[in-house]
Amino acid sequence: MGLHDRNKRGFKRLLKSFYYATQGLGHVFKHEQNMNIHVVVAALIIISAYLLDLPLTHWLILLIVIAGIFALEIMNTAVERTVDLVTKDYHPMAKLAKDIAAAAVFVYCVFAVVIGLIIFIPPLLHLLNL
Ligand SMILES: Nc1ncnc2c1ncn2[C@@H]1O[C@H](COP(=O)(O)OP(=O)(O)OP(=O)(O)O)[C@@H](O)[C@H]1O
Repeated sequence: MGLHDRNKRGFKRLLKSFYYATQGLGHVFKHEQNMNIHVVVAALIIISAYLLDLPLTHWLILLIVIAGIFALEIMNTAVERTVDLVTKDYHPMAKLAKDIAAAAVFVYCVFAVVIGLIIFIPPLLHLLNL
């Protein structure tokens, strides 16, 4: 959005925002390998949830967790690009900023795995008659 557009309101501005957001999303998919891994894992989770006929509440929890991971990975990429914009040199603060942003994704992923195990283990045991 051009600087002169900042004060404009309405549908056109909303559409432009969506357009720029899709550009950002495209960049993340193109340049971040982790994002592609998240997408593959999310697809496997959704297929498994369908095959195991999980209840609606579990579907909703899984979708929220998946959306959270995608959003965090996107924000992590935004932090990386911002740091790279500020400095190309090695700087302890640049390292901290990138490492902390990556830590946010890592912590969320750990909890996502725990949530996944809690949701998937009971129906899998049932399926195996255990
Ligand atoms: N300018 C910098 N100063 C100090 N350390 C940095 C700097 N840039 C990156 N690092 C360190 O290198 C790590 C990897 O940085 P990089 O920018 O390559 O991100 P990445 O996690 O590999 O993401 P991607 O390769 O997907 O962009 C960072 O987590 C950080 O520890």
